[in-house]
Amino acid sequence: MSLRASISCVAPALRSATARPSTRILPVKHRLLSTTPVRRFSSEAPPSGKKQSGGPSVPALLAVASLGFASYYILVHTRKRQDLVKSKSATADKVIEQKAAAFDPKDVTDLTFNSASTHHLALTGGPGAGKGTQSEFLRRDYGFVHLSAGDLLRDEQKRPNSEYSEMIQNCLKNGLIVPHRVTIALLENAMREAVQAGKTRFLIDGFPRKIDQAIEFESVVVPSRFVLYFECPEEEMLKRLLNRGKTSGRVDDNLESIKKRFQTFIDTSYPVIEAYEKQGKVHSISCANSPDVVYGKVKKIFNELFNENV
Ligand SMILES: Nc1ncnc2c1ncn2[C@@H]1O[C@H](COP(=O)(O)OP(=O)(O)OP(=O)(O)O)[C@@H](O)[C@H]1O
Ligand SMILES: O=c1ccn([C@@H]2O[C@H](COP(=O)(O)O)[C@@H](O)[C@H]2O)c(=O)[nH]1
Repeated sequence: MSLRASISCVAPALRSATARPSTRILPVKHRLLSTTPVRRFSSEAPPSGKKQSGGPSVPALLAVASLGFASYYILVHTRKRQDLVKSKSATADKVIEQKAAAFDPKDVTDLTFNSASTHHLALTGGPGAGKGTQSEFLRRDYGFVHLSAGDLLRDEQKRPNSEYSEMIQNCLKNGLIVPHRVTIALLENAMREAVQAGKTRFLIDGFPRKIDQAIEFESVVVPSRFVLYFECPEEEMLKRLLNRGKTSGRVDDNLESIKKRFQTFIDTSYPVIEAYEKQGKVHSISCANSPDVVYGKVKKIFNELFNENV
């Protein structure tokens, strides 16, 4: 399936997730008000013996009553809808929480890729920890296909006519996580192409970053073999990112975006590492050394894992 085809499969869900709340009731209300004839009512008693002309007529009273009823109905209905939306999202959060607690996709049968022949390793760590740098070494020495979720999103953002361009740009700038279906569709497409070319070892850099991504990817695409977590002090990552920002041209390599990315890492991405830790899949490596020293530690783990001696 092409990128567009694959992405458009997820479009309805995305569109409904990003749709603004309906404002349909507002114009109707205004129409009711503007089409009601203007009448002036007086509290004085009508002159006796004369035909009553200025007092409220039955249709006018009916119009006022129905206006009152309509306003009341709209108020109650809107409140009910708001409550429903709130309770629906609370339920969705609960479901994600429950799934996260039982996050062990052993009984998955319908994967896109065969988990026995496809090895997927996840590379995680804070922004600027050195994931991309180490991935490049691993690609060179172990024949991994290196897929960076951030790079795929940046490519999609720049793709002419991408309907997700603006949304991705906004997420990148603000360090927010792009809705998982978009990122997973991009990863899945890239993996499919590589599998067709006979590749089976995947290094997925900077993903998963949110628990919903992890659940979806593991249960639909392929489970991860293990997760390499690059630990790095925040001040070191900040220094590296600001330095990279001098030449990278990335919209998020600036102080304001970096702060937001750090916060997202703490609030949203670190819990994913904790979830994998419970499964015994995480290998942590300290990154506060030169790239070569860090790679020495990475190689030790990979040589053991793949029984190789690179
Ligand atoms: N061990 C290291 N010591 C010093 N600088 C490093 C080290 N590893 C990477 N760098 C430099 O730090 C910057 C960030 O590295 P890299 O792009 O590999 O990080 P990343 O974790 O992939 O970042 P991001 O998540 O933002 O894409 C780069 O300029 C890179 O050259
Ligand atoms: O799964 C993902 C991965 C990344 N993003 C967004 O991309 C930027 C940059 O990612 P890098 O890995 O640092 O290149 C990240 O801050 C997110 O905004 C994402 O949404 N989902």
